[in-house]
Amino acid sequence: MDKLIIQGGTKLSGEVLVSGSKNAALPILISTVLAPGKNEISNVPFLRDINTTIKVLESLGARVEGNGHVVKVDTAGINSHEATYDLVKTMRASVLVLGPLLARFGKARVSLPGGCAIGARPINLHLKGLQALGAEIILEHGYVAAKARQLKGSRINFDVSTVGGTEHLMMAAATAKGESLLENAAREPEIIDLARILNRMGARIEGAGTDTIRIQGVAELAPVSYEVMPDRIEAGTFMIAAAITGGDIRIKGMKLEHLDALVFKLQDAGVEISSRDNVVRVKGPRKIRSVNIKTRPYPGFPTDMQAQFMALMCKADGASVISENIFENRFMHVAELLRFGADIVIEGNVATVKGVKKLSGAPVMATDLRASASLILAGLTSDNTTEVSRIYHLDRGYESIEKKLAGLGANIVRVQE
Ligand SMILES: CC(=O)N[C@H]1[C@@H](OP(=O)(O)OP(=O)(O)OC[C@H]2O[C@@H](n3ccc(=O)[nH]c3=O)[C@H](O)[C@@H]2O)O[C@H](CO)[C@@H](O)[C@@H]1O
Ligand SMILES: C=C(OP(=O)(O)O)C(=O)O
Repeated sequence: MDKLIIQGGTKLSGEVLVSGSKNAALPILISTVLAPGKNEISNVPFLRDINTTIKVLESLGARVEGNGHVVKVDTAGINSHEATYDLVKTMRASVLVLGPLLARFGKARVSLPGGCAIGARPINLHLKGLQALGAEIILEHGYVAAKARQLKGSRINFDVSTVGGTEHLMMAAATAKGESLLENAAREPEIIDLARILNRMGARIEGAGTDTIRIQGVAELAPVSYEVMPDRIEAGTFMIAAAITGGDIRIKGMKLEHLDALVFKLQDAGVEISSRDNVVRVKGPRKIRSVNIKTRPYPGFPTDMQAQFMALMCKADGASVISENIFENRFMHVAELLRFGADIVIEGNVATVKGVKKLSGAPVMATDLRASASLILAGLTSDNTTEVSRIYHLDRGYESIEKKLAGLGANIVRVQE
């Protein structure tokens, strides 16, 4: 197993390029199931989760050719309607194949994803939505078996804002008969990206990015070429890397408008952010001011940036209150941040972080994807050496993060344990 060794203390400088979005690429690759034939998806990040998605598609009978960041998926020959536990357990987004398989073949059998480190993460709203579209759903032996001769448009009102649920239902409704209305839909930019590729395939989806999405079902979708949007969470992580090291970096290929909530909070903390010709410059302050955050569905502060922001607040002047409102168990980085000498107290879903003058490098263990990023950030600003183990979590969602950080001057290497 690999681990990362970080010698902290370098102010980051220089330029870094953001990769394609993991959270957009996963449903986009899965959406090709709906469009039989040769699809070409570009700006796909090199990640373990992408490999898992490719394996899921291949296991269904699709032919996938990866050429750098361009992935060609020929879905004409799909002949299996089942995604097994082995594949779904390693990446919960693979459960999104259920709707497209059902829509195209009238049947599907997909493993339930189960709980994961950051929370229980049920898919009840996905299933309720599919039932509203006319699917018959049975849960058996840890699998969801679904069938429907023809999905029918329906009005679906989500109890809570769900990104995966909205994406799943948007795909399933694209070829349902008649009109569907998704109310209290999630508004994340990745949902707009998915709607865009579906529309390019011939779907008729309006309102993605708002809380009401209207879908006029069409008879069939056709294969396309499509470029995935940039990864806003990777970009946000680099912004915090600049801030926490008091560095001055330029980030290329990101969309600053996807990160408004983070940008406002970073500016409150004293970070200077400017944008010119699609390059975002981020300059860390000499003294970081403490800021409170509450995670919320988009356009609120993203839960996927909470751990990284907490690392920043560990070095702030004053106390910061961080409320996690999306996932019930997304404070696992706290125990590890304490090992750097951070001062954090958790009460329920609220963490109070009192900034300390310095963090001190330590051996730490990554517990989930964004937690791993927060430990790297803490390591970059700590005295001495930090060793981050279990970085396979990191490889799920950050493309070559140690190389990109080293390119900004960080002293970070990957070694085999
Ligand atoms: C691959 C991908 O895009 N992952 C993102 C997606 O995850 P994901 O789509 O799994 O997250 P959701 O938006 O669905 O979850 C939001 C909340 O709704 C709850 N819920 C969800 C579905 C459901 O059927 N029932 C239910 O109760 C969840 O437990 C959670 O409390 O959005 C999350 C929230 O922005 C991000 O952290 C993840 O990075
Ligand atoms: C939690 C995340 O991903 P996933 O939904 O794939 O677990 C994430 O991207 O931070």
